[in-house]
Order: sequence, then C-alpha cells, then structure tokens
Amino acid sequence: MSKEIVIGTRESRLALWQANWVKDCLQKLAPAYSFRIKGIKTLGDKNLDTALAKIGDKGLFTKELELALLRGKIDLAVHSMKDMPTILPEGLVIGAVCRRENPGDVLISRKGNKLEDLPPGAIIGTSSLRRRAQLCHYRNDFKIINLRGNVDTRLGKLESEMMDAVVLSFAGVHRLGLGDRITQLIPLEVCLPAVGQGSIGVEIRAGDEEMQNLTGKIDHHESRLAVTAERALLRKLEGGCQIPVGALGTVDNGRLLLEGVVASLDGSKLVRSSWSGSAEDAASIGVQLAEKLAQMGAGELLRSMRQENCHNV
Ligand SMILES: NCc1[nH]cc(CCC(=O)O)c1CC(=O)O
Repeated sequence: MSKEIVIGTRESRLALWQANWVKDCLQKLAPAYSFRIKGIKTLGDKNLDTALAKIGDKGLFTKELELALLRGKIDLAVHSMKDMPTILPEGLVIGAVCRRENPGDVLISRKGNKLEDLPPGAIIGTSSLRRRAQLCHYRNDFKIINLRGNVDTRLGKLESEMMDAVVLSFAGVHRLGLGDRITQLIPLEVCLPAVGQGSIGVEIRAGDEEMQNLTGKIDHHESRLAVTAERALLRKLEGGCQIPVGALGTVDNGRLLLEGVVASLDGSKLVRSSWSGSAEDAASIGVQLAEKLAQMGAGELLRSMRQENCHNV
C-alpha cells in the first residue's frame, strides 16, 4: 500500500479545481504516494452575505484549513495565494508557490463594452476595495456595487442584478473554463492585481521534511520571488484591516521589478510607484517600495482610512 497524502481545500468549484490540479501534478511527480482530497468549509464560505471589507480578511478563507493542518487531519492545504494572510500561524510554512497564471483582472460586461466605452455612470460589481478604488480613479462616474460569492455566483448576478459589468481575476475565470466570457483583460496601468493573485500556494507544517520535499517539486522559483516581494510590501503597509492595495512583481533575468499602488476608497487619491533590485532580495524590495509609497503619501492615506474604515482591528 502506498502512503496516502491528504490534501485539504475549500469546497468552491475554483478551490476544488486548484486542489485537483495540485493533486495531479504531485501524482505525476511522486507516483509512490497516493493522494486524497478533503473538502473543508471556511468562515468565508459561511458568511457569503456580509461585505468582505466589513468582516476583514484575516484568514477568512484559510483558518479552518490551517487548523486541520496543525491537528494532522490533512498533510497539505491548497490556497489561492491571494487569500493568504501575510503572517502565517506559528508552525506553518508555504511549501510551494506554484507557477503563476496571468495575474491580472478581467472585465466581463453584459453588452460587450470595454472599460473605456462603458456608458456614463455604469454599474460595476466587485467586493474588492482594491478594484473599486482603481476603477473609480480611472473613471469617477462608475458606480461600484458590492458583489460577493464564488465566481459562478458573481457571473449569475451580472444577469440578474442589472449590472453593466463585473470584475474578476483572470486566473479564476480561466480555471473554471469561463474564459470565453471575458470581455477585456484590464490593463495593468489601470488596475494592479491583488498581492499573490493568480498563484496557487501549498501550506505545510514547519519541519515536515517529507512534505517539504514533495511540495518543493511544484514550487516555481520566480513566482515565489514575485509573490514574496508583494507579500512583504503588503505586510509593511497593512495594519489589521482591508485596504486598497495592489501589487505586481515580475522577474526577468535575475532582476525583480515590483509595482505597487495604494488608493483611497473612492479612488480620488492614488499613490503608485515601483522598486527594483536583485530578485533574490525579494522581501527587501517589498519593504523598500512600502517605504517609498509611504513617503509619497500612502502613509497618510492609510492612517485616515484606518480611522474611518477599520471595524476589526
Ligand atoms: N477573492 C476571491 C478569489 N480568490 C482567488 C480568486 C481567483 C484565483 C486567483 O486570482 O488567484 C478569487 C476570485 C476573484 O478574485 O475573482
């Protein structure tokens, strides 16, 4: 009998797709093991009606999986990197950051309009403060309404709730086989993605050498460096509540370019800049960019936002 490895995941169609993708990759690379998927409900799945910004996102989609990992109920936890808090619980580490999909956001509009030719006052659904702020900065006539639920639910609401468009991540839409619904790849100049967007992460127990070796087989070095820089930036900026931050690291020839943005909720103020350096210094590039953005006014922006908006410290 081969040793069985239990892979924990949320139960949304996207989460299951991602967990199965990890399972298939590992099964090919390590045929001596057998793998089983175990679905686990998280707080984020149980609170589908509450605006994300109100609950805060500290481990909303990850906590139950992490507890199962710590208790030995599962051996690996598969997450979207963008749903992972920047500080992991004691005793857990990221075993793999898998090769990143196109990290950007996409527009899916009801009548096929792109961002620039949506009608004045167009209604766009998204629950992400980051998307809201950058879209309103691009066009302040847009009306943004809260839209939660998994990818399929959100697309369903585009039809039923009289919206002109919704914004989703390319990766999520593509993985669910809904790529033909995409109207436009939103340019990175308009909207920087969420930290970690497009990358699948595999969390393991610290010191579990067997799982470290196993997950090492699907770790993608450049994706890990890019995501490390983005997470270092966010960790330095954040202070216990959801804030409109976007970031994207790209690695080319050993150099890492990190772009980052911080904006006010209504998009009226927006600070955006970049920092680059040797890719192996990923984390310090994130910290340096955070300091630069703070000097450019992001610090002030974040302080005022925390006072008004932070319900959950
Ligand atoms: N916030 C939910 C979430 N978490 C990860 C993805 C998609 C996968 C990814 O972008 O990595 C999505 C859906 C979306 O934002 O459209």
